[in-house]
Amino acid sequence: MCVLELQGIRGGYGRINVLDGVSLSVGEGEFLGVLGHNGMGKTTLMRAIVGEIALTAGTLRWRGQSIAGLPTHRRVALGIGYVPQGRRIFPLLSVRENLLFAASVHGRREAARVVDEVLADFPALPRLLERPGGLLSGGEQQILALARCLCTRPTLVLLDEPTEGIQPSIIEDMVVLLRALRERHRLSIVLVEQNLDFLRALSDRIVVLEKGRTVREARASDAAAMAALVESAEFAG
Ligand SMILES: Nc1ncnc2c1ncn2[C@@H]1O[C@H](COP(=O)(O)OP(=O)(O)OP(=O)(O)O)[C@@H](O)[C@H]1O
Repeated sequence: MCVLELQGIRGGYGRINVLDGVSLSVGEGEFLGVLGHNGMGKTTLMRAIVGEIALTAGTLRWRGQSIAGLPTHRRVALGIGYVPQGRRIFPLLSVRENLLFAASVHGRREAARVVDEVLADFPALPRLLERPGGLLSGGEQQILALARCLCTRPTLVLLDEPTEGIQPSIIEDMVVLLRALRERHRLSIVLVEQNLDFLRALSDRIVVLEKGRTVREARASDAAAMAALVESAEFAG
């Protein structure tokens, strides 16, 4: 069963069209990787799914129902979580306050309990709870952004280039963390990235986005198709 299904979506910024008929689906519990170089529309695709930009054509369905007309907060309430590129941490709020802000979607009483539950999955965070978000390292901010997203209790997580600006050893930790979170919470995940090794380490399936269209696709279980996709991606890069 598909949790998310996009068909022929188009959209962009004013007269600038970026998404040029993107179609893709995400299965229950699936980890979908979206590979694309700079400017191919990866962030725009994420923003269209969460409702930060409006579609000009196509359909967007969540568990079979159209969500194209819903505002972002309603999509979050349905279970769509978003970790944006650049992380968007509130720099002057403490780590705890960043988490409480997201968890407040469950009401003020519940928020503290949800934050405690989420922290159990992130051993790096408890010692940082009172530190302003802006003083964390890039890697710590990325972990915080992921934890903050989980505070809304999503069943689908959209991750936009989490490895950007992060050192290799932390990227390896991120692979381990994402695998564990996926397993523990039975998450569906869409990861958009330029880092092919990171995508391959995590994804059940990879689609390639070029100029606002999905142009190729391969399953991790199909070694020949994946090798062809990698070769074409490396050639293009
Ligand atoms: N707010 C905006 N207004 C106008 N054009 C924009 C805006 N944001 C992005 N664009 C343009 O849309 C196109 C796709 O951008 P997008 O950020 O979706 O690409 P991307 O694949 O995420 O790239 P990157 O890997 O560099 O983040 C680019 O040409 C970009 O310049």
